[in-house]
Amino acid sequence: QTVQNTDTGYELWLNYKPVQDLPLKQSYIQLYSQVNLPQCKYDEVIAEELKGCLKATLGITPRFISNTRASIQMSYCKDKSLGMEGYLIRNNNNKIILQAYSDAGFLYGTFHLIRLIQCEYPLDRLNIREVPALDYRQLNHWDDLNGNIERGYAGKTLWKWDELPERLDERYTDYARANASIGINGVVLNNVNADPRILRRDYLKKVSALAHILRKYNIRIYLAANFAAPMKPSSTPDVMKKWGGVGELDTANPLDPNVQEWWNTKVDEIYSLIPDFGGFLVKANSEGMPGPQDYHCTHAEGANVLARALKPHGGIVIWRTFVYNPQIDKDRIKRSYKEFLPLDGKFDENVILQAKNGALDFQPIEPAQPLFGAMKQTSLMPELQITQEYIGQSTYLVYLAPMWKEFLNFDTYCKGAGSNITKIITGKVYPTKYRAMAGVANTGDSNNWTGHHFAQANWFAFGRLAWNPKETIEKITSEWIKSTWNCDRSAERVITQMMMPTWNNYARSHSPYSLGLTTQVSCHYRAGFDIRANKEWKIDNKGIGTNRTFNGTDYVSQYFPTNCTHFNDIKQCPELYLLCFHYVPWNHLMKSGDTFEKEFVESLKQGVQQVEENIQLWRSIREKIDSRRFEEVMNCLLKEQQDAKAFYESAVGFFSAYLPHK
Ligand SMILES: CO[C@H]1[C@H](O)[C@@H](O)[C@H](O)O[C@@H]1C(=O)O
Repeated sequence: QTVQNTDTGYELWLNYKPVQDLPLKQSYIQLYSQVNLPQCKYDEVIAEELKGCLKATLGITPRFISNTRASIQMSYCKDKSLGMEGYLIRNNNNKIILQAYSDAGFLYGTFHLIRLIQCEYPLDRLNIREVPALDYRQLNHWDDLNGNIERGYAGKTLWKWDELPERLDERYTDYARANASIGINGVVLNNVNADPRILRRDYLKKVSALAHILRKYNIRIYLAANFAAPMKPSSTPDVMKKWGGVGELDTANPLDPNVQEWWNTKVDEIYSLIPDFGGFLVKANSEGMPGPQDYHCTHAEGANVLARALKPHGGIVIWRTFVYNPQIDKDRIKRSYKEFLPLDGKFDENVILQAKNGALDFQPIEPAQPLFGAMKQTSLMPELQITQEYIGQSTYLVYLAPMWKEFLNFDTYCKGAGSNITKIITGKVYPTKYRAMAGVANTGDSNNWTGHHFAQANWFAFGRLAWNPKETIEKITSEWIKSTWNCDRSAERVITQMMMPTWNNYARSHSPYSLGLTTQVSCHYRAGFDIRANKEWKIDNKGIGTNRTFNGTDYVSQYFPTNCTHFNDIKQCPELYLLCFHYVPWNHLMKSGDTFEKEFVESLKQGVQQVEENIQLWRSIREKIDSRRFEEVMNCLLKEQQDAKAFYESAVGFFSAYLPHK
């Protein structure tokens, strides 16, 4: 029989449904029926969330009482090491004790209490201690003021600029709830290709209205700032042109006192409207955006002007390292490291640099950006991409958690073996003032938020990994599935089986062995081998790939010795990264004993095989999933199948001209 639709598709993982297991349900009812709330900043939203959850999952309305008889006791404790956001949960003689040192700990602890029910965990031996490993856990929205989302595949922006600040869409609160439930505590509202108008007073008032909602959930707002903002508005309103600002000056030169004054005044104005404003995110001198180099100044000189304006208010500057310039570096992958490493130590203390996980550009697979581990005196935070720009957008089911783990576990060897990215960003290798991570959001106004139901898992996993980069994928995945699909264990196993291999298979079929840039130039979706060949990588009848070794572009030398030696040697280079570092002869012998050609050809097939398997698997649990979501996912899978086939055919058509054995 088909499971009836009872939801709107809007709930995400906060999809509260009746607990099925009756003995467990009884135990939950006993333990969750009376709550002793602390008097804290978040007690209203905590009570609201608990009421909604407990009504739907257990059919009860909890009583909020302020004495020690309550079955859930929330109270402050003196354990300073819990910090601003950590919490403890214990079962003490059949009472649940939630303790925190600071207010936000209760908020996150409450979502944990809720997750225990959603995932049907037993409560008899609770002994939980959670402290986030990173303090700044942020979403970056590439949302334009006209409602479009750059590289967004889930509809238009969630921010209704035309209606703000008067009308507040109910989704703002749900967005905040979802983020709080996975630990996100900062959001950049607008695109890094920043329209300067976001800094105009009328927009700041709209931003302030959003901040009012988000702060109820411990989320701070940040804005992407256009470096040319202090300049006069231009007659050609092109955000990429340095002469279009919202100020009154003729320059944005960071050394000009008027420019510095402009930023100081603007920042004061922002804080008068948004007292807990987080700071600016800046894309400068990158892909046409204005920046300090327009005035022969360095990134540090530019960033520091903004940092000094923010400093008295406790705000920060997040400065992106995503720069490339084929005129200076023919191999664009090298630029970021060359431009930023010499500036290590030159940034003010409230500046964080933000680097994409890889040095090229959010490819399906890339070795880690070599700046990680190399920057020793500047906080460096990873920018991951939740939106699947090069990874099948909102059509393909690709679960990115395994890719992010690969990155987080990447050993830089900066201080010997074991200096992986997780240790670096959590300050375990060098002391770092800011421990932070950002993800480019995949949300939009589509009914299910992310375009594909399964893309919600990437948003969820990003938040959970930003909270704890060491959390196991198994746990994150299982908890997402249970709280999203409300399904039984056997369906959970099937869904896990669907999700887990998707990234690997996508990468193997769409960007085999880290070939990179294989899609068409503007859509980043359909196959573009013919356009990219012998521009982005080399191919001929003898082999394929980019020689980035000592006798090639020498990109390998940006890595610490052990990696450098390994990557430089075709025999030692991890096969996963082979084509990123080497021009590989088709007849090169792989670890398997097969030729590279044979493996490569096999690899290309993995995309179609994956989706065909997923269609079967999804069909097998039709009875376990509500019919609307079942159909919606099935439609995506069928579209994915079509597109994966087209991609494959295009690949085969292209490569057959070069492969020795056709
Ligand atoms: C926001 O612009 C994006 C651009 O759309 C994207 O194609 C490229 O990957 O990266 C840019 C960036 O990260 O700045």
